[in-house]
Amino acid sequence: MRQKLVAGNWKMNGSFDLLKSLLEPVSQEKGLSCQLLVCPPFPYLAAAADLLKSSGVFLGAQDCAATPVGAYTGEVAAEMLAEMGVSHVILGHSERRHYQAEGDALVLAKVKQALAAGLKPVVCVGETLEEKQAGQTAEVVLRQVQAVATQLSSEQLGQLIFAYEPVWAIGSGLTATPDQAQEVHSLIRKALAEQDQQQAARIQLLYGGSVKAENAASLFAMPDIDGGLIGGASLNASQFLAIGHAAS
Ligand SMILES: O=C(CO)COP(=O)(O)O
Repeated sequence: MRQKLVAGNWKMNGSFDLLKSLLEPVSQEKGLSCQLLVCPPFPYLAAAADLLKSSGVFLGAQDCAATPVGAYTGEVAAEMLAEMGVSHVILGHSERRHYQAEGDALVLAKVKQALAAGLKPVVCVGETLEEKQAGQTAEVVLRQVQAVATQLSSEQLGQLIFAYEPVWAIGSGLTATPDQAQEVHSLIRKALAEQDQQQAARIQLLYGGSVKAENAASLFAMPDIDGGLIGGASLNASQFLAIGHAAS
């Protein structure tokens, strides 16, 4: 049985004030049966690790380097994140694929670094509006999934989490309907099962894109949707926790 996971991707938002006002109630919440994960920007990770200490809430980063430690100015190695108490790392988010021109090969290299450091990669996949309108959703999503999955051992595969985030639904207020999202999640799980049935049954598949307290329960009720990767609504403690309750 897969546990539900509600993950907050703060993107490039936050401050020490927000960190405190958000993580105090989140770390004290005792009534949730789902896993919680918060992914603030790099500068706040150390303080977040301190605030979340012994709370059971996981801490994630939003990216890591594709290479181990060394002469890579401005990069942050997966090993450094692990040493700070980070357990998860978001990789291949569509904003990085778009603004930083990250392609499948780079995402794979980062996934390998994350795995080597003992981090759980949250690999984001999803089609743009143009691709959706051209009927290419399945092709694009499965290409992005398989570019990573097929290059890993079965044991490594079992460490992954995938997040299906249709690009047209991110920050737009447009959410995929539960049926639309389930259809893509089911395609992803079937593709993973062709590679390794046991691991595919265990891998958490998150949905992301304008998830709010109001639409979360109907999305999370679908058989292959194991929680959400939340952007805007994760910046508000009561909304984030309400989404956690919808998953519990
Ligand atoms: O990109 C997202 C999470 O990674 C989704 O963002 P929103 O929830 O703001 O649409």
